[in-house]
Amino acid sequence: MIYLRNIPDDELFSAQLELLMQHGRIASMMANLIGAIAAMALLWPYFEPQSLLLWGFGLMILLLLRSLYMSGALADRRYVSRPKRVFWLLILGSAVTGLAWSGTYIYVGQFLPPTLQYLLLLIVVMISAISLAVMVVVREYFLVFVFSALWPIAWWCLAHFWDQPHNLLLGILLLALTGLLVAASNGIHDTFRRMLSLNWQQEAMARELGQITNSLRDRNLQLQEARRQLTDLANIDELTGLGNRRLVNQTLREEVNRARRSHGWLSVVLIDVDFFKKYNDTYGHPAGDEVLRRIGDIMQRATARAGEVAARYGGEEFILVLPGAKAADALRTAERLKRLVYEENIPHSASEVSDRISISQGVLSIMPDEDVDPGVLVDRADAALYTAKREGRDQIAVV
Ligand SMILES: Nc1nc2c(ncn2[C@@H]2O[C@H](COP(=O)(O)OP(=O)(O)OP(=O)(O)O)[C@@H](O)[C@H]2O)c(=O)[nH]1
Repeated sequence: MIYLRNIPDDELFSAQLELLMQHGRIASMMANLIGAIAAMALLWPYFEPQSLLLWGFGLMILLLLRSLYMSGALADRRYVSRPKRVFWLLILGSAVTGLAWSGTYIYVGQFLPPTLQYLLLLIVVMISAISLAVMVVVREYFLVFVFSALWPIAWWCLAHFWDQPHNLLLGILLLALTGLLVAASNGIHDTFRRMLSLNWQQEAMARELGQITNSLRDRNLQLQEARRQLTDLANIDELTGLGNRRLVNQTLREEVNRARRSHGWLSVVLIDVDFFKKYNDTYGHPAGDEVLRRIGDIMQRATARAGEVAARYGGEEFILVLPGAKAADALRTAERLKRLVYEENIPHSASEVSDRISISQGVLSIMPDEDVDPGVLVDRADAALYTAKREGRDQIAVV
């Protein structure tokens, strides 16, 4: 049953980290990089090139380390196996980067004319604003950056309000901007969480639908198998394991049609155990069953060719359907069967024709040129069988 569930907290947390690293990695690196290049261009006339290059190099190493760590954590899915550790390391990276920017501003600000100071501050503010879009999926990550980059500058400006005429205003503006960014981050962060949650629900539903489809397919296969087994059972005689009358009728219908189309021969041999009632009376019904089973085995051995069907027609009567067999072929098969039954040597002291179980057979061979009902074929074979019985049993009669 499909039902809506909420994403578990730990899965949501891992999904947030994954999203942050997947999308925030390149964006935040690029924002910081561009900021660093712009800052270096601004500061170039006021500082030694070596010091500036060293600063830029240091910042780049820091960004590279962060990016490499994120790639590694994404590759081995550390955000799932150890999300807390990944979280704290990301926070640390964010704090160090933020502090690098605020430290830079506070240190170099005193050597710059006010206009350039404002430009440098603008760079830091821009990086913070860009970060809002990409980092806020993990709110703490964003907040740590904002508070480590903008707050120290704001408080420094307030603390040094007498140094420059605009420091007081800058400090207040920065505090207000920080507040604004924090407020904006709440809404965006919640949207991200909802989006992740919805995504998770969709995936869960798709998974469940897939499972239901699979189980329906399995059920269907089981039903088909059950239907096949039922059909088999409906066509099989329980006692002997041979086909039953139903199968014979079906086979005869098909074979008559085939023989008509190909102008071929079709033979039917009807077999009856001699004095079987007496056998039952003498040896008991279970022994009679055993005889029928053994004759069933013999019939299976006697019908080795493809398309030939041996079946129990009912009671102690058996039938052979021999497609393509002319009268002579069918007679040969009947004689073989007779010999096999004789060789089986099942004692039958009450038989009037032999000291063992014997069979009478009626053979019918036709080349059908019109649709013949299976019942008619069997009746004609039965007539031949009756002849065999009448003429003394343990023999074969052909029509
Ligand atoms: N043990 C056993 N006997 C069965 C089964 N089906 C039918 N019979 C018996 O087979 C006997 C058939 O007897 P009849 O039709 O009189 O024929 P018969 O005794 O073989 O005599 P002829 O056919 O004239 O040689 C009956 O006694 C049935 O009870 C079966 O599944 N098991």
